[in-house]
Amino acid sequence: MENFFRLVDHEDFFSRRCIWVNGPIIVGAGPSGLATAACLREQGVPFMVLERADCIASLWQKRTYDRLKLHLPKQFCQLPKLPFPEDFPEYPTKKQFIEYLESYATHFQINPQFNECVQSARYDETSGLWRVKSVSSTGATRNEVEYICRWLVVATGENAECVMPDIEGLSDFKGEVIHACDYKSGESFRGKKVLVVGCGNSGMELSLDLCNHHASPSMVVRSSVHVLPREVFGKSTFEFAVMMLQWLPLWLVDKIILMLAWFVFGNVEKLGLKRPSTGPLELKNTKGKTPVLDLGALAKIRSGDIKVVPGVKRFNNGEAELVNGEKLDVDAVVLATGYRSNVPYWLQEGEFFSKNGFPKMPFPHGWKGNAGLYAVGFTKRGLSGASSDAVKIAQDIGKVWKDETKQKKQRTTACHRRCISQF
Ligand SMILES: Cc1cc2nc3c(=O)[nH]c(=O)nc-3n(C[C@H](O)[C@H](O)[C@H](O)COP(=O)(O)OP(=O)(O)OC[C@H]3O[C@@H](n4cnc5c(N)ncnc54)[C@H](O)[C@@H]3O)c2cc1C
Ligand SMILES: NC(=O)C1=CN([C@@H]2O[C@H](COP(=O)(O)OP(=O)(O)OC[C@H]3O[C@@H](n4cnc5c(N)ncnc54)[C@H](OP(=O)(O)O)[C@@H]3O)[C@@H](O)[C@H]2O)C=CC1
Ligand SMILES: O=C(O)C(=O)Cc1c[nH]c2ccccc12
Repeated sequence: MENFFRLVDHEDFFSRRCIWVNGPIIVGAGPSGLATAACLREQGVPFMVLERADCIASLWQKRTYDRLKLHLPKQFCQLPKLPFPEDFPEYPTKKQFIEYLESYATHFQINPQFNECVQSARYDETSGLWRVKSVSSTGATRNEVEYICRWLVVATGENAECVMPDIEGLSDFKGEVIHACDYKSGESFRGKKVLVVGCGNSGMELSLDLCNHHASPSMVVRSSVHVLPREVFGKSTFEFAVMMLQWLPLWLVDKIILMLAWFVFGNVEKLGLKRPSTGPLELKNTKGKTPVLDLGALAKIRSGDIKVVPGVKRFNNGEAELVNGEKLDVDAVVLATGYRSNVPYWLQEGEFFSKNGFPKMPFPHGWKGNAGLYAVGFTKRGLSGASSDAVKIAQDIGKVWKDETKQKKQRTTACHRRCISQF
């Protein structure tokens, strides 16, 4: 009797949790997932989007600070098939960008399954299908679901998890310690001495925001950083670089950009901002390290409002001991230490993705793997790279989908004719 119940329970369990998805599964409803979904919609291919958060673009909605704006001009940040509204400024605010993404999802009728965190995905050779396990959580209930599909689109992003540095004594630090993804505004740090660890775009902008809210930031520069003016002679530096790249090799464009930066800023190494030996665009392309586009932090560094300090050796209660032996009194720590991909935690595959969670092949080749596997938004080229991937993926799947639909229709028509002719 006991065994009988177990058996029934078991069967019931499986029949409830296995779901066949007609068309691709897209993991992640950020800009990359939405762009792919929109392009698939245009191709007439059905899809399902699984998102661990309870909203679209959760990075933008939940894990970014208030003063954030897109830092590339708008034409490099819009997604395929639907441009930004005409009245958007050159650098849309975070609020405007989110509004755009919401209207994008509505326009293309993209309705992700929210609160679905994908735990594992593997290709089943026998059936030639992907098995995607996810935990859906609403309130206190957690359900395991297994989706089965033919195509899997990885759209979980380059910024899926926060990088938390392993610095001695940090866990015992007596003050507040937050990652940049939980920083909203400098309001709550007024009058405090804040150590900002990291000098990428986040570290620079949070330091500036802290200054603007009358806190005293010290920013850790442990190695080197490229700081570029966002604009030169009233034109976006990025746009200028893109234009030059049509005619000139990357190394030369890098040299020109650095000359312009020198012309605008002078020698920033004097301020403690050592430049990497590799040029800014080459470093972005090869290592994914984004140059800082300055929005005012440099002026604050020059005026001494933001202090630049070398690496942290250890924390002792309320004190940070630096690698040069200097000791800093610190009230709070903001870890602007970056992000990483989470693909290695859930995707059971080792041919297309490398151990660091990025496709092995660099842009423009890293969008298509084997057996119906795709990656969108891992190009180290921000939103424009994601858009370019999305278009290619949808065309690739769309072609197979249309061919097969045509064949199916032909078979049905042929069968229909045979049936009729038999009468
Ligand atoms: C602060 C900040 C500012 C930026 N500004 C710019 C900019 O101005 N211009 C630019 O081009 N780029 C910018 N970027 C780069 C950024 O990568 C892109 O803007 C964009 O968000 C990338 O979109 P995505 O969809 O690939 O990744 P994300 O926006 O990170 O979306 C991925 C989604 O996948 C979900 N997810 C992750 N793991 C799972 C899982 N296991 N199961 C289910 N769902 C999952 C996440 O919850 C998330 O919603 C910025 C990044 C940051 C951090
Ligand atoms: N639209 C916008 O305005 C903004 C865009 N962004 C984008 O978001 C992405 C992430 O940027 P960001 O969050 O700045 O991350 P980044 O990866 O660009 O920078 C991380 C920084 O943290 C430093 N770091 C890491 N670990 C340690 C440690 N243990 N001790 C000291 N320093 C450490 C790194 O130094 P090292 O180089 O030595 O490793 C680096 O300076 C980028 O693509 C960026 O362009 C971010 C903010 C604003
Ligand atoms: O802000 C980001 O994370 C981006 O990836 C945007 C971006 C893509 N390519 C660049 C080159 C220089 C500066 C920013 C970017």
